[in-house]
Amino acid sequence: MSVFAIETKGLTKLHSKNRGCRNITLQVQKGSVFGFLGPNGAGKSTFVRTLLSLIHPTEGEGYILGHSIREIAARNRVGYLPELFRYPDWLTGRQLLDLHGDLCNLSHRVKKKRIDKLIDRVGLAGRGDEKIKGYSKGMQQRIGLASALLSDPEVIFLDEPTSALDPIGRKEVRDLICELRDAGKTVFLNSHLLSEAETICSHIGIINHGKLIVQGKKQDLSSIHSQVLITLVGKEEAWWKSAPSWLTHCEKRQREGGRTTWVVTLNHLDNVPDLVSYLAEKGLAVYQVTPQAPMLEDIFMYWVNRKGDEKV
Ligand SMILES: Nc1ncnc2c1ncn2[C@@H]1O[C@H](COP(=O)(O)OP(=O)(O)OP(=O)(O)O)[C@@H](O)[C@H]1O
Repeated sequence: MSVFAIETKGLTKLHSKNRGCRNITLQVQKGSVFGFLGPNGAGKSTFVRTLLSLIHPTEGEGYILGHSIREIAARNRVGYLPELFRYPDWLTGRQLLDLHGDLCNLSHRVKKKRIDKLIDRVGLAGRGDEKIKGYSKGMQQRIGLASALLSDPEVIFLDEPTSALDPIGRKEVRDLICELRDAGKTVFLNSHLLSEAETICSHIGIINHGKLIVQGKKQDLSSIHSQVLITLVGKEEAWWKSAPSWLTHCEKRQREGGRTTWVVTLNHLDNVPDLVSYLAEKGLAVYQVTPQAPMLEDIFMYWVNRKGDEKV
């Protein structure tokens, strides 16, 4: 039996002009929260829709809970919240869930119990009997989330699940994802909101221009490079341009009272003395050098700006 909830081998879906996702080989462990991150248009939704057989692969294979995505069995224990959700707005929230419950073959008793619980859980208590027509965008996304969870799926695909939600709603969805994880479910989260993925994802895959650039445990991706925060005073014009290859990335953070703070990515923390000597040679006064654990945003920028298809 497969240890992976999701596995793909060279999965490719090309739309016109060769846009989409190509040659994606990844594994998602059961019980993990996998953040699939990438800029707009990177191919995240295309990948998920291909996995769910909403569109057909151009090439390659995919498996959900050990079943090929070409078989219906692959979709038996799956929940999905699409990015562009749109529900029949003449139904009430409860009627929509009722309909989905029937499509999932739930018994009347189980359906009623789950619907009551989910309406409450997604923050729609007291609004379930109103027509979707009168729901705000955020409320529609909430009812979509309830619908994705109705069949009590093992694997849940959430495509930008908080795009229409306010900060409170975002926190509620984060908590819900953690609950699902604690209940042993696998969550595949498509997102370009890195703060969302930062706190909840155990594993990360980064996609750009349709290609998977890197995948792995979040902490492994964090330790692949070493970042330091440096504060400098002096003539700074493009000081990094002639830096040796151990300096891989550099970004200005803030300027205050004649001092500028930069985030510098080094090959290794052993390069800190080299960095200080180099800055001194350039006539820059170093006021602070602080090694720091990179935020997900730094990891993301590092991989998206880097060339090659490495894996950790
Ligand atoms: N049905 C389609 N026909 C033609 N091109 C498409 C189609 N769907 C997506 N694309 C193109 O494929 C690329 C990937 O789109 P996709 O929606 O998968 O990206 P995404 O990473 O989910 O983006 P976002 O974060 O903006 O939602 C884009 O260039 C997009 O224009």
